[in-house]
This record gives sequence, C-alpha cells and structure tokens, in this order.
Amino acid sequence: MNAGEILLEARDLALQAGGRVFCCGVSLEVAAGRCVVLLGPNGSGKTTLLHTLAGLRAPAAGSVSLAGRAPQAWPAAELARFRGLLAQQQDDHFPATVLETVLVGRHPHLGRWGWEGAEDAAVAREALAAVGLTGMAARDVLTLSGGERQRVAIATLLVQAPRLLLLDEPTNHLDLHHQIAALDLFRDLAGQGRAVVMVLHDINLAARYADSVVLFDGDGGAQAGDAAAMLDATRLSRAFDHPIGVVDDAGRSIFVAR
Ligand SMILES: Nc1ncnc2c1ncn2[C@@H]1O[C@H](COP(=O)(O)OP(=O)(O)OP(=O)(O)O)[C@@H](O)[C@H]1O
Repeated sequence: MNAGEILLEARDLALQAGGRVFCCGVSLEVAAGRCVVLLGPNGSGKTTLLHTLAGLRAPAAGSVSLAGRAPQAWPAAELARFRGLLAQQQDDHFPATVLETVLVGRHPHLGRWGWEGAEDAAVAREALAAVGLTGMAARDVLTLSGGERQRVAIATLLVQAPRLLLLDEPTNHLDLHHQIAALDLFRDLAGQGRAVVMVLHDINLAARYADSVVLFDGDGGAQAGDAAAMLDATRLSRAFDHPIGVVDDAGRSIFVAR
C-alpha cells in the first residue's frame, strides 16, 4: 500500500436528496494515510456526501473518483474490497450469531461458491478481539446492547478490510473508552496505508483525529480544508448556530459550547 496514493477524489460536487440540490462546489482529495472528518449540524448533508463518495448515490453535479476510477466503473466485488461503509445505524431483522454477522463482511473476499472457511472465521475472531468482543461470537445479535452492536458493525468492516473506510458516526452508542479505542483503531489503519472519511458530531474528537475537515454550514453550503483552519471557533459557531469558545489544555485547543 503506497502512502500518499490518492484513494478518493471528488471534484466540484453538488449533492442531491429529496429533490433538493445542496453543498455545491465541494472538492476533496484523500490520500492514503489521511483521516478526513465530515462535521456539521443535523440534516446538513454529511450522510448524503458519504454515500455519494461511496458511489451509492449520484451527485447532482461534479465527479467522484476512487483510485482514479468512477465508482460505476468498478466491478461490485472489487469495489467492496476497495471501499467499505459503516452505516449510521444497524438494523437486524432476524436472529444471527455475532460471528455470522461479522462474516458477512468477508463476502467480497470469498471464492466462487461463497463459502466461508476456517481462515475467514479466524479473521472474524481477530476482528472481534480488536473491538473488545472476544467471547461474544456465539451471542445472538438481537440480544446485544447498542454499543456492543456498534462494535460488531466495526468488526464487520474490519474483516471486509477496505482501503477506503467511509464511516457514518462510528462513535454512535459507544462510551468514552470505546470511542477513543475505535478512533485510535481507524487512525492506525490510516497509518497502515488506508484512508478514513468519517462523520463525527464531537468537535473535540474531530480536532483530535482529523487531518482535514469538511464543514457543513447548515445553510446548504460546505467547505473543505485543513483541520487547523476549519476548526476555528468563529467558523464553528456560525455552522452550528451556537456560540462555541476555545480553551487551552496543555497546548491543545478544547472547544466548549457557551
Ligand atoms: N430520501 C430523501 N428524501 C427527502 N429528503 C432527504 C432524503 N435523504 C436525505 N434527505 C434530506 O437531505 C438532507 C441531508 O440529509 P443527511 O442525512 O445527509 O444529513 P446529515 O448531515 O447526515 O444529518 P444528521 O446529522 O442528522 O445525521 C436532510 O434535510 C434530509 O432530510
């Protein structure tokens, strides 16, 4: 995996949802090793952008390119090995064990007949250990707590092993310890030549993990830039329509709601 290789490029995007066009002119380049955070108020377009970048919905204008190719130009299984999406919420309609659920993430890697082998089960158990769920493999997913279910979803993405991780609120339902553990894990994956684009609601977590930020303004606009420039109290106050101050904690900026 080449550090610095461009895994995702979006040019002059405009998003569309529900007959509305918004966030016009967003451009973004994501190199291997980088972590991008999408930040902004509810309903401002973060999920719509993430799904557009994943190739799951068409932009109203502009282009998305994944490692130099439009998403539609990728064969489905190859695309699923290249980019993975952690959805904002996990819906389970039928009983299944935790192990079976995680193994779904292996599908793009399976051979012609689609059977998982002992090696896939070992990969899944390793992923469960990475999210602190060792010993939970046999549990029914319908019996899990919200935070446990979220960690199963993260383990499912880990076994999919995409180079580009698109994460919609990965810290959903997680307590402080597991939020930091999950975000450290994603940052480590970026450090190993992958790239991460994730929606976060916590400005301080964004400041801790983002190399660059796409800030949505809630008025149909969005701007991308270096984290240091975008995470500015005045800019954030305007975007969130709430006064936000900044305090210094041993050289680190901590954002506080006034
Ligand atoms: N299928 C749809 N039909 C109508 N409106 C839609 C549809 N999908 C999204 N929208 C609207 O598009 C806008 C952007 O939605 P999106 O889910 O991208 O916001 P978000 O920034 O991720 O919000 P949140 O922080 O609440 O998760 C919202 O106003 C939403 O209601």
